[in-house]
Amino acid sequence: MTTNSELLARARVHIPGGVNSPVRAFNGVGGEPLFIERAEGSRIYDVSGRGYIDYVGSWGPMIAGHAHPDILAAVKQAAERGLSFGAPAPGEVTMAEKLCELVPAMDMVRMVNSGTEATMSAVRLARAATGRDRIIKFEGCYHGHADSFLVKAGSGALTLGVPTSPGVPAVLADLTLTLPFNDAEAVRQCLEANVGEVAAIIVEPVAGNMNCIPPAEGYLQALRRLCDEHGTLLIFDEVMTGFRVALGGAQSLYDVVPDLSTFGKVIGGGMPVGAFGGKREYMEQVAPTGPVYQAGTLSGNPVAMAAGLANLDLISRPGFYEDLEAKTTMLVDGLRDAAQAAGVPMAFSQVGGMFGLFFTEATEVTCFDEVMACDTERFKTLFHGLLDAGVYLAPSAFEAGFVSSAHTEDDIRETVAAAADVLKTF
Ligand SMILES: Cc1ncc(COP(=O)(O)O)c(C=O)c1O
Ligand SMILES: N[C@H](C=O)CCC(=O)O
Repeated sequence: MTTNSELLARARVHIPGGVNSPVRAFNGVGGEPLFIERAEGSRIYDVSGRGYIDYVGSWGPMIAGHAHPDILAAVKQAAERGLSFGAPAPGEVTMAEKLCELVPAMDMVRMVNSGTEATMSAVRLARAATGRDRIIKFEGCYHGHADSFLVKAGSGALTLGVPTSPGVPAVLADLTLTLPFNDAEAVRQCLEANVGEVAAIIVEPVAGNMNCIPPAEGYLQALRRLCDEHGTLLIFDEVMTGFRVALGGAQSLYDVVPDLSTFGKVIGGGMPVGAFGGKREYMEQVAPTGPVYQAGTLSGNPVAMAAGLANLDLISRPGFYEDLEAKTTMLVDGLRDAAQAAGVPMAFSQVGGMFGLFFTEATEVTCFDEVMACDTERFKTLFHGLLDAGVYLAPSAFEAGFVSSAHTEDDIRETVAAAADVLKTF
């Protein structure tokens, strides 16, 4: 049998860092990344066959658990009809209809292959529609790895300590104005200092790439108001929050209508998928109806559409989100009690099936500076203690956690008991 260490050594020869996405490398926590051989329900299994209760869920898509039989059946059926046609196919139409039904802010949608493609394309469209070049994003928010977004970015960029990446041309980075999350006054001042120049504000409505930070009360509404006042488009990047925090995404939960929305993760059911959409007046500017170029060899892939549609069916069932939220609450409450019992100061956050845990004396964490003030050494100890006990958290203090409908109450009790054991040693 090939061991984890052998695989890692081989991987490092031909893959930078041995991984195909940096945050997987365990740089944020130390130690060797686990090579996963299979996954089922709430668990992933490493190459030695050891199982772990998984709170990463492939970074969000596996909201109904791993290897769900309905999704597998849909994928198998679609694959048997052909893997890719490079021509329109019925599944894309059903997907577009379903997304526009679930997200009333979207009249039209374009399928792409990743969240990065979705956000990059949405910004291009916003720039074209407004005739302006600047965008506003928020510190610690991550919108994928397109050049305009790798300025004070979250997720793996933050874990690696390179929130602003080399290779991004300064002239482009200068067009990205970065402000603190949850501070509407900073946005007002910035828009007033750049009148007629800001094409779009792009925001993760719940920040999930610097741990998990919900929007302050009224914050998203204030962004909407400010965008209207300044002729700036509001883009909700719902690649993570879309269908994770509610059916209809964060925009339905907080009742704010963005001009453009981006999706990924859950709408692909584990296959590589993204989407951007919005009002007809904007989306009709996308090629071929309009001049804003956007394309993709595999976009709308029939197997990916089948997986995504099967996932959307599962999450549309009555009671799905109530159950998901109840499980997430059970987990967060259990962890909070364990921290209190151990006398370890911690703060927690939760929105729908997303959660965050912070080692801090503060009662809540609301922005990037406060995240950076948290104790990452303590996170590392908790991470490795849990891993030893068979629980897999994201290998970074800057990522949100995800619960799936496949997690059982026993899984959660086991997780909380394991966390309590680790926290007692602090
Ligand atoms: C909010 C958000 N936007 C965009 C992306 C980019 O998506 P992808 O990794 O599929 O390119 C991610 C995740 O990586 C994300 O969490
Ligand atoms: N935080 C990222 C997505 O939401 C993590 C995925 C990755 O970069 O590999």
